[in-house]
Amino acid sequence: MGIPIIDFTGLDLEEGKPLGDKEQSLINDVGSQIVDAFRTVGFCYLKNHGIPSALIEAYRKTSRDFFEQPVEYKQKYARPQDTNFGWVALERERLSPERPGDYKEAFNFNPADDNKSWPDRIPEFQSLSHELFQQCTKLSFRIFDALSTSLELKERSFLRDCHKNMGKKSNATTLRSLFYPRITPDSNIKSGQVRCGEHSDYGSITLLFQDDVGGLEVRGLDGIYIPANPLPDTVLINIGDLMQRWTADKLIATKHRVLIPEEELKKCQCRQSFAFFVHPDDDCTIICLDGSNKYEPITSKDYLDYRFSFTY
Ligand SMILES: O=C(O)CCC(=O)C(=O)O
Ligand SMILES: [Fe+2]
Repeated sequence: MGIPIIDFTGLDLEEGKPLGDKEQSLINDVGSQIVDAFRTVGFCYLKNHGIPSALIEAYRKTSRDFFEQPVEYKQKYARPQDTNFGWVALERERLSPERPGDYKEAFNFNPADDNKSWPDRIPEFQSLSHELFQQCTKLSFRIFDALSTSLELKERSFLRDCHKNMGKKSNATTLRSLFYPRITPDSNIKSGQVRCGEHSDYGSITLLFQDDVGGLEVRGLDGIYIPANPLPDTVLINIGDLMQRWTADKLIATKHRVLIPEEELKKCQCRQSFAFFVHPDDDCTIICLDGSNKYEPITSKDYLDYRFSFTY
């Protein structure tokens, strides 16, 4: 089964406003398409998602200007362990414990941690990061409204309300710009090393914006990885482990990865993507939504701390 493309046109329903019949049937329909995707392949593409492509392109270009700076410069903006702001060096993370460090760099951003200095050579980085964070927050809320509806939660705003502090100190949601350098003979790729090791995401949902280089693969139910090819003007969405736990395994946090390309032509291209990792508010208690108590209640913060302890 491939990854479905879901049209999000018309799904910008005002918070708290009672829905007319037409709106209700639209949100039911789109919500059930999303839930079907998350029960099976675990990923879907959203088109007509409303985030301006000019913003996405500007953020991509600006991030790239940063990543192309010398290592000594980027080092000045390295992310301290206890914040969600700054540069993550090549091979610093290993998303699959069986592999060497990922051949990637990243820059993390959470508006609540914006009290550090920004790279002075990259003038628009700060304002574009804020703007994209805000746009992704808005889209996430719209996705949550459709999900809450389709999962038949008490209120349409149920999931939205659990994420009300996105962008504030008490919520771990992060915008992350990823950069996968070109591979040359000097890269000294280690045995088993990849751009991004097999993993599932940690939080509730992830929005992923790819460039046109490709390379992302998603594990199907049969265990075979299939390409999640870049489609223009779409955003890929998937769920993380916390949402799988919350839904008592009704929705699946699918494993995915980015290998080193085999063709020489692809190897010499760098790749960029950005991920918006959405987490519930720190103090939100994750109790199985179906009342099954399949998993013990845990706060969002405790769950994330536990998951992160394996990555670094
Ligand atoms: O770069 C990509 O396409 C995927 C990145 C990813 O899955 C992650 O960072 O969690
Ligand atoms: Fe991921």
